[in-house]
Amino acid sequence: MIEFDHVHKRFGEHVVIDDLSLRIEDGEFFVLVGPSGSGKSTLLRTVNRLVHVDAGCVRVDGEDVAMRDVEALRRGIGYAIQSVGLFPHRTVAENIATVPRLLRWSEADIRARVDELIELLRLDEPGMAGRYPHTLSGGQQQRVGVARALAARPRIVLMDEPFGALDPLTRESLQGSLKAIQRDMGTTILFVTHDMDEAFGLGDRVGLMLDGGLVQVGKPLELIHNPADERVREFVGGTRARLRELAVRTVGENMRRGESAEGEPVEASATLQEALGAMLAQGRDRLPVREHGVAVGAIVLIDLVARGA
Ligand SMILES: Nc1ncnc2c1ncn2[C@@H]1O[C@H](COP(=O)(O)OP(=O)(O)OP(=O)(O)O)[C@@H](O)[C@H]1O
Repeated sequence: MIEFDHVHKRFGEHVVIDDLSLRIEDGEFFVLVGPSGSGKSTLLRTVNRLVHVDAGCVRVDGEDVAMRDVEALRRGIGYAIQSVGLFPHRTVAENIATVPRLLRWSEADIRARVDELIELLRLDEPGMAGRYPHTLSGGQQQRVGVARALAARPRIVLMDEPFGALDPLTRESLQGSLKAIQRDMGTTILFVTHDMDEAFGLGDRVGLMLDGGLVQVGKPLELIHNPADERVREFVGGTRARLRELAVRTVGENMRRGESAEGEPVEASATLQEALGAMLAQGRDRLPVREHGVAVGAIVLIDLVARGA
């Protein structure tokens, strides 16, 4: 659990975080979203004490981080940032193994964990473990950065635009991997982005930050349906909010169970946005839905259009 309790931070005269309180539960994927300069990174960095608060308190598992030994605190919290920060003279395997090595894991455990992460993050090109960062693509480097942050199975991971500067396809695939890993491991993730689609796609809850304060905290659909004020409505996307909603809702919860349809099936776990894409690609206004390999119903275009109207 991460708690921000009336946190204040200023740089000189500039108030960057203004009396902010927030509680992030164990196993939650929490996304801080907001425009550049709103204070997201600063807030995230108070958790691993890269930034010291001027007033208030940040607690991890109930303990004030200011009271913790800073090295031990950071070893227990994964941290991934956009610029990646891989060690250039260490191989992929050595980079990933950084924290397990500090924690004095056995060589066999380290090797097994590195192999596991290389597979989980789909870094499994031949010889990947022995390669150096400069021989990797930007997307591969970011995967290694994420693998390194997850290596010692930290219960808490801080991620600051870890998928920035990636092409949309790579980004989407990494988001999917991260969400699956987070669910499997029950990791608590605090993730910073200025991309609303990324925030809504990943977050169990999203906090919209403006000028050093949280304007609204809630589930993605709560921000779409009940924006706290005009600023939230505008940030969530006004008319584009409906499209965002399609990216958050799944086929399974919107299909007509038991009905049938012609065409290539879509998975019940797919988003409505993916279903819409499949309908457009196939030129059909209804498609069969499959779950665990079995046809379970149909998804119908008119239901998507009517939703939220
Ligand atoms: N070390 C520092 N010294 C002085 N000012 C700082 C420092 N770090 C951050 N700031 C200022 O604090 C404000 C908030 O910065 P922060 O990086 O937290 O915003 P952000 O919401 O994460 O933005 P971005 O999305 O651009 O990273 C900015 O005006 C920034 O210039």
